[in-house]
Amino acid sequence: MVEKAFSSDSISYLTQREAAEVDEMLMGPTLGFSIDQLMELAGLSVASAIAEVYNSTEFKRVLAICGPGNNGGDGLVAARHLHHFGYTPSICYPKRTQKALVAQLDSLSVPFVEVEDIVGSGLLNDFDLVLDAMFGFSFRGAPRAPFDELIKNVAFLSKEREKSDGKIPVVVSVDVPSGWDVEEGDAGGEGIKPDMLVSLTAPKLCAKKFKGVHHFLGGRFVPPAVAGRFNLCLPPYPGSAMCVRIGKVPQVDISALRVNYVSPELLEEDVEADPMDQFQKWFDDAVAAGLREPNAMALSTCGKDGKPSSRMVLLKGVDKEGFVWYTNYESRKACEISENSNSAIMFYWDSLNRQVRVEGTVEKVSEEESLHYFHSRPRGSQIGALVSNQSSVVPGRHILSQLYKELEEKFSDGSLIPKPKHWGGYRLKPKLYEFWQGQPSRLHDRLQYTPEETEGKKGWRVVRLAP
Ligand SMILES: NC(=O)C1=CN([C@@H]2O[C@H](COP(=O)(O)OP(=O)(O)OC[C@H]3O[C@@H](n4cnc5c(N)ncnc54)[C@H](OP(=O)(O)O)[C@@H]3O)[C@@H](O)[C@H]2O)[C@@H](O)CC1
Ligand SMILES: Cc1cc2nc3c(=O)[nH]c(=O)nc-3n(C[C@H](O)[C@H](O)[C@H](O)COP(=O)(O)O)c2cc1C
Ligand SMILES: Cc1ncc(COP(=O)(O)O)c(C=O)c1O
Ligand SMILES: [K+]
Repeated sequence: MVEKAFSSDSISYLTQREAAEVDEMLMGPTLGFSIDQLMELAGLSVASAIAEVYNSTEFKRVLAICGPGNNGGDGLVAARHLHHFGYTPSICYPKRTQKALVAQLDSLSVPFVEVEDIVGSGLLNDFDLVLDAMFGFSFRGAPRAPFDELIKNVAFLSKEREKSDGKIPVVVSVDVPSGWDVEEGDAGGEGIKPDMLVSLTAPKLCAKKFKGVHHFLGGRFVPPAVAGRFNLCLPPYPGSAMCVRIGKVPQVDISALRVNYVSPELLEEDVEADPMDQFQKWFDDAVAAGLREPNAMALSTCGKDGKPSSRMVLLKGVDKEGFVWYTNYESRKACEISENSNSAIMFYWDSLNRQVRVEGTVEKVSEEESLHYFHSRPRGSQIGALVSNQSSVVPGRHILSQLYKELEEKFSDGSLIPKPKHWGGYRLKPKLYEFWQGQPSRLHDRLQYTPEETEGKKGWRVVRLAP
């Protein structure tokens, strides 16, 4: 079920005093949280929120500037998790109170940099993301050295961003933008203007003045006793997430959405002679990369009217003969295939910057093959296939639900659900393959395979296509 959007107007905000009281209650005798526990979860939330918005390819070089208190501790923990997530963090930690966290980062060879190294252009040129973990809810008055300079330098980044289109590191603040009054916000208007704020436990009053694009909540450890006592109204965390977005989803300029692909080169001498072996290799990579549905592919068909149509289907088998998927033999795609067997399938493996195109002719698989696969499916999906006259018009969802219920009842004894005659598999026999690997500046690698016969021996010719 899709959860109702949480209205950002109903979120509660904490005063500085309440924030400290929440802290005391969490760590008091009844709940007994240790600061290490809370800090670990807070830091993990921050790292998760960053990973949700800023990917580790484009925003690899992270600088965590950590203050002397627990906000700084959150920054150190977040940096450690970011390291494990594939980022390359560096740390600026002028007052090193958290010895264990420092040792853990040392053990991962995460470098510590001096204040002098990052004031000035260092901050601008050497990093993609600056994590502001200098001060949290216990900050008061004017920042003392060396944090005064550090805050000025981070604030400078926001000013630069307003002026230029160039690559300026993004700024992510932990709990409270450092130097801001915890309740009033950026009083003088000259402070840090973070692009992202990760409020912990519950947002502090100053978060109302946050103007950046990404506001997240982290610290998924607030028990009902704390929420009740402080009247906390907070959005639910989805699934097993460590963070949740608060406030509006940012409006994006679609025309400006682009990723600069960075990948290992795909060279003629590195690919398999048989494109099916190459496909298998890339498919294994897609599985290893943890993609959710590496077998999802776009299938394009074109009937005799010459008007192509596309839809996603799931690859359910692949061998020397071709690519197999299952569907309804009376669907639109089936009609088009019956009129014209020339079809194309396409895989896009987002996080690998890879696309595979395959073109060929389509045939039905044997009835035995379809039967065998049909009965391997969950019983619910088998009933689903009986219910759905795929691609026909249905007066309303209730019709499907009603029929499903009836059939569920009918087969509740566990008896065999007969495969409908009109349900089965197709196999695309490839005549052309193209393997595409995204590269910087749109100079991608494209290797195309077409069949060729040399001295009576069947093989494949590989050519490189211009990107
Ligand atoms: N549920 C929770 O509550 C959780 C809270 N968590 C995190 O803890 C954060 C709060 O941590 P915190 O209380 O240690 O305070 P924090 O803001 O890091 O700074 C204190 C240090 O700053 C110093 N300092 C102060 N003013 C200064 C100034 N003007 N100029 C210079 N220095 C100044 C001050 O020095 P002092 O004044 O004491 O000499 C002290 O050393 C909170 O925001 C969240 O991130 C999570 O980890 C877990 C769950
Ligand atoms: C990820 C994904 C996988 C799908 N897999 C299949 C599939 O394997 N078989 C199928 O019949 N429909 C599948 N569908 C539904 C089809 O995209 C499509 O809606 C349906 O087959 C009807 O298409 P048609 O009217 O062009 O025949 C899938 C949809 C998605 C989004
Ligand atoms: C209508 C339909 N049929 C068949 C499939 C194939 O998947 P499976 O056989 O795993 O149920 C899908 C997958 O989304 C589908 O939506
Ligand atoms: K901060």
